[in-house]
Amino acid sequence: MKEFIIEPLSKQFATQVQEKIDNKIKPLGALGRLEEIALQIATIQQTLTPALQKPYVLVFAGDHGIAVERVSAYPQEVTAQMVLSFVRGKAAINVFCQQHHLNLKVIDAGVAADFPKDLPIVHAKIAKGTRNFLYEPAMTQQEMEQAIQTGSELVKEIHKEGCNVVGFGEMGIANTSSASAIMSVITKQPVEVCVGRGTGLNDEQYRHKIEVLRKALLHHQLSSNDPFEVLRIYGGYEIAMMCGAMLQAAALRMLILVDGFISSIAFLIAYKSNPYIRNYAIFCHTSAEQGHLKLLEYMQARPILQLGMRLGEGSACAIAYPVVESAVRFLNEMASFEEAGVSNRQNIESDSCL
Ligand SMILES: Cc1cc2ncn([C@H]3O[C@H](COP(=O)(O)O)[C@@H](O)[C@H]3O)c2cc1C
Ligand SMILES: O=C(O)c1cccnc1
Repeated sequence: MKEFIIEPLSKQFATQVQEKIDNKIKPLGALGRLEEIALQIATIQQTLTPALQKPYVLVFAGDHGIAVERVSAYPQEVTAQMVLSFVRGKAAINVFCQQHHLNLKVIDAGVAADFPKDLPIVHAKIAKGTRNFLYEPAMTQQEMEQAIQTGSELVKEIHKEGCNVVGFGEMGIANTSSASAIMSVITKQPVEVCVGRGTGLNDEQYRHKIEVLRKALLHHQLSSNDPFEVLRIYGGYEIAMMCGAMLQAAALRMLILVDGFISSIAFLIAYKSNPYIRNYAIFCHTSAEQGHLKLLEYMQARPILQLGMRLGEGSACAIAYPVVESAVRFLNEMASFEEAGVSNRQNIESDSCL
C-alpha cells in the first residue's frame, strides 16, 4: 500500500500570517471566515503572499454493483451518459468551471461502459463497475491499491503543470449508498442517520435503500479500525481514486477543495489514514443529502456555503472558488494600517472601566 507523507503546518509561520492579517485596514477579525481561509492557504504555501495557480476540478466517475438493488432513483447508464455530457461541456460542473476559469478533468475510474479511446477524458478504468457489496466486497485489495495509485499519479501530473489548488468531484449512480455504508462503519453511527435520498428517492424507495444498506452492513460485520478495508468492502473505484488523489495533493502541499457527501467520504478515509490532511482541506458546502452535516461535524469541518445543493460533480468546489480567491486577494492587495495612514488604535477606555 502506498505511503503518503503529509507534513503538519507550522504554528510559528501561522503567527506571522495572522499578524499580517491583523494589520490590514479593517476592524480586528472583520473578514471572518475569509481570514481563516487566508491564514490556512498562506500557511500551507509558507509565504505571506500566497497565490492560487492553475486551479483544477477533477471529476472521478465510476459505477457501483449495488445499483442493481434499486437504491438510486436513476439507472446505471446515467453515469456514462453524464461523462459524455461533461465532455460536451453541458453539465452543471462545466458551466461553473467556465464561469470561474477553472480547469476540468474527467476521469473514468470504473464506468460500466466502453468509451471511445479518443474521448478527451482520463482513461483509467479499474473495472466496469464494482461488485455488489450486498453479497461480496466491492473490490479486491489490488483494485483498490491501483485506484489509489492512479489518483496519486494524476495529482502529480497536474502539480507538474503548476497547479496548487484542486477540487474533487464525482459521478456514479448509487454512490450515495456506498458513501452511507462507509460513513456508518467509520463514524459508528446508525445507518439511518447516514442515508439520504440521493438523486431523489420517494419514501418507499428510501426505506428500501436503508434496508439494503442495513443488510449489507450485517453481512460484512466490519469494524472501523482500518479505513482502507472499509473502502475496499463498500467503496467505489471513483471514491478510492479520489482518496488517493487527495492524499497526494496534501503530500504536495496543495490546497484541497472538498465537494459534497461523496467527496467528503473519500476525504474521511484519507483523514482516518492520515489526520494531517485536515490542514490542507477546505470544505466547500453542506450538501442537502442527509448524513453530510453529521459527517462534517464528525470531522469538525465548517463549510463555506449552504445552498441546499445535492448534486456532486465538484459543483460546490467551483461555486465556492471565488470566495477562496477573495481570501487570497485581501491578504495580498489590502493595505496595512501603516501603508494607508489609518489609525490602528482601538477606543478602549480602560481607566473608566476599572
Ligand atoms: C442526471 C444526473 C446527474 C448527476 N450529477 C451528479 N449526480 C449525483 O448523483 C449520484 C448519486 O446519487 P444516487 O446514489 O442516488 O444515485 C452520483 O452520480 C452523483 O454524482 C447526478 C445524478 C443524475 C441522475
Ligand atoms: O452531496 C453530494 O455529493 C451528493 C448528493 C446527492 C447526490 N449526489 C451527490
